[in-house]
Amino acid sequence: MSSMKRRRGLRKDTKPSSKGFDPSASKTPALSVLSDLLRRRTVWFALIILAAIASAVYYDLSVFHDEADVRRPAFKVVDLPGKGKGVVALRDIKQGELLIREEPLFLLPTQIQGSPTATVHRALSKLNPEQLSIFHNLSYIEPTGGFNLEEEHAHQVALAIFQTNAVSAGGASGLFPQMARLNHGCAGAFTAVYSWREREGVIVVHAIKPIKKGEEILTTYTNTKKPRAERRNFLSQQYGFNCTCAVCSLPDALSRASDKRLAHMTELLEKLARWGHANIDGEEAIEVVRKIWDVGEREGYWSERGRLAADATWVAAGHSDAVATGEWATLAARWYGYELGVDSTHVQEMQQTRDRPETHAAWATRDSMLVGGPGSRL
Ligand SMILES: C[S@@+](CC[C@H](N)C(=O)[O-])C[C@H]1O[C@@H](n2cnc3c(N)ncnc32)[C@H](O)[C@@H]1O
Repeated sequence: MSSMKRRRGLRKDTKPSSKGFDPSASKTPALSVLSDLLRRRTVWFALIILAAIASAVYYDLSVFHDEADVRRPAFKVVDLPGKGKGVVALRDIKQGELLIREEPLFLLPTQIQGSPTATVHRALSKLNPEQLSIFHNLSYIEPTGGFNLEEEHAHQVALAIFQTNAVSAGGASGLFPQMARLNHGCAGAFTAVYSWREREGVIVVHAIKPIKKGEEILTTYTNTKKPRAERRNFLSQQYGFNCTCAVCSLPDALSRASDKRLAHMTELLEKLARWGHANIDGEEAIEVVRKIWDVGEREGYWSERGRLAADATWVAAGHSDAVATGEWATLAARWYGYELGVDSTHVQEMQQTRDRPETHAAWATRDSMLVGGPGSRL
């Protein structure tokens, strides 16, 4: 109590007088030393240097901050109305960012010989209790027609879990519990793509578009270049849900326009394949690639651009157009980097072609021709 009184008294004493505030009158010895220093040019010079160092350190820290951002968890698994669980971004995610890298709980051959329930049961018998609990926590849809009353129910549920969640992993099907929580989106609605790395024995999932904090991260379960009705039918039969993603929820007229663009992309891809049989020439093939890119842009369909640019690289190399080969390979490396990872073999191959176009496997397999590069637009 008494010390509070003392502080109040002190504040009163240092208040400016009603005659006006004289800064020098209230200056402490330390402040007067400082004001003397500020009058010297060398001190100003030192201050400018210090400010430059501080801004460099700030810049450096902001770079670290970006890296630290990438190290912060990118997503969490949450309950989503009507979808069971799903994956939501905890922060802004950059295009090309690695979201998941995981080994399978187990792999099974794509074509199972004998009883599928017994095969899944055998695979489960090799898991430890923690892995088993992870497996049994995954969602499943009951097969159409329900479970078979003659087989053990638990075994059928295990098979249903596998069928609902497994994805293709090279020549096999694998169960990857983290990525299994990703829900589906069609065409322009999915933002993440998974790819199997045979040599490493892992699946990697990359963000193919920038994803905003709070947004649900979606992958795709099917070839979403099919029309809405066909996509919905497939998803309902195989995965037991009625797709209401941003593309499937478009009003009818816009949905028809989207279906048209997707069908056009498929036609153009078929046309591009005709270059392989020499039914179209290099220049035309490159024009087709540009058109596919443009339609994809209008549809928001950014997946497979690495492969598309790699196809154009193949055409340009076939016709010995070194400049175009290098440019398409650069573009392919960039988009493969987003979709498959900058450390993927696809990126490495395209970087090698970019640096030495004549090493490409298709080099000079066709007549020489200037086919043209991607230009600044792509
Ligand atoms: C691989 S799991 C995805 C994660 C799952 N939602 C969960 O709770 O674990 C596939 C199942 O998720 C649900 N699902 C996936 N995408 C969906 C979507 N767009 N709308 C509604 N349900 C969806 C379906 O039940 C589907 O069978």
